[in-house]
Amino acid sequence: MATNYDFLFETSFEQSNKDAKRPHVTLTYAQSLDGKIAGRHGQQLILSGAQSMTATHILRLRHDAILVGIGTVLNDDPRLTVRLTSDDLPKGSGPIRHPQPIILDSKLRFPLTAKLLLPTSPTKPWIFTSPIHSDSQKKANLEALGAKVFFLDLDLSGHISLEGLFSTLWENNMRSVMVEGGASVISSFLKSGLVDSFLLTIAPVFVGKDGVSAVEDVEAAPEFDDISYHPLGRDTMMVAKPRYIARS
Ligand SMILES: NC(=O)C1=CN([C@@H]2O[C@H](COP(=O)(O)OP(=O)(O)OC[C@H]3O[C@@H](n4cnc5c(N)ncnc54)[C@H](O)[C@@H]3O)[C@@H](O)[C@H]2O)C=CC1
Ligand SMILES: Nc1nc(O)c(N)c(N[C@@H]2O[C@H](COP(=O)(O)O)[C@@H](O)[C@H]2O)n1
Repeated sequence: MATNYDFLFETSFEQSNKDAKRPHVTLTYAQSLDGKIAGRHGQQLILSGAQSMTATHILRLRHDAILVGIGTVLNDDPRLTVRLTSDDLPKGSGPIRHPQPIILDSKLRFPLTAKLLLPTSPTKPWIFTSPIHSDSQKKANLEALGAKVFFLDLDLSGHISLEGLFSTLWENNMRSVMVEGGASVISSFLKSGLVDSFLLTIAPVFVGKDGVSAVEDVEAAPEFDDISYHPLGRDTMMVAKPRYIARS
């Protein structure tokens, strides 16, 4: 039976609150049955099977921007492009457009040798860093390779402020952002109250206690509404809308 990806084209990834002046935020990642997103010492794992990987690429296609933390860049050296065939898309779909890669990099550690900076990379990254740790030579070297470096304030935990990030993305015409990870970024977004859509790939494997947990601290995590589950080969994708409970 052919895999049905219609739910990914039928889901809206637009900001419903037009006064919000921030992009629609989709949080999506792949985890094992024991809640791990990577192996020992962060070893990159291919948890998604072929069908759920296609689903991830459809999600990339449907968003203006794709965001990961610098930990993921250093560990995985990702491309963050859309890799689909015309068979994966509804008839009459236009040409493939790649999302704008966004990297949260508080200390400007982004490697000059990253795949995202290769001449073959279709969309060069926007790197968000802090003026406190700015190194003007590193910034110049990154920009010479096509990256754009933005300076933003840090929040109380020493991370890039997500509110500041969203204003800058909005001002630069980014109306939807897909957050892929890794662990620290997933936790920050879950805690932030700023996630509009949550799409989780669950792969039928156990990684074990040495793996990297998707979420360490669930204290500030949301509950969920509008939940649906979609079989994708051997995997399942959960789709839901986070609901944040007011805490005193
Ligand atoms: N299975 C999956 O779907 C995915 C798995 N991964 C895995 O995740 C691991 C990487 O995760 P982490 O080491 O936690 O790195 P990460 O990718 O979450 O980056 C964390 C770093 O981002 C920077 N940062 C700046 N602002 C931040 C903010 N507001 N919130 C959080 N971080 C901010 C900080 O320097 C922080 O150290 C790798 O092992 C990778 O393979 C990554 C993406 C998806
Ligand atoms: N959907 C999904 N399933 C997995 O099993 C994964 N390991 C990931 N990882 C994410 O994809 C990035 C690699 O992207 P490219 O193939 O290089 O474009 C990786 O860095 C994680 O963000 N995702």
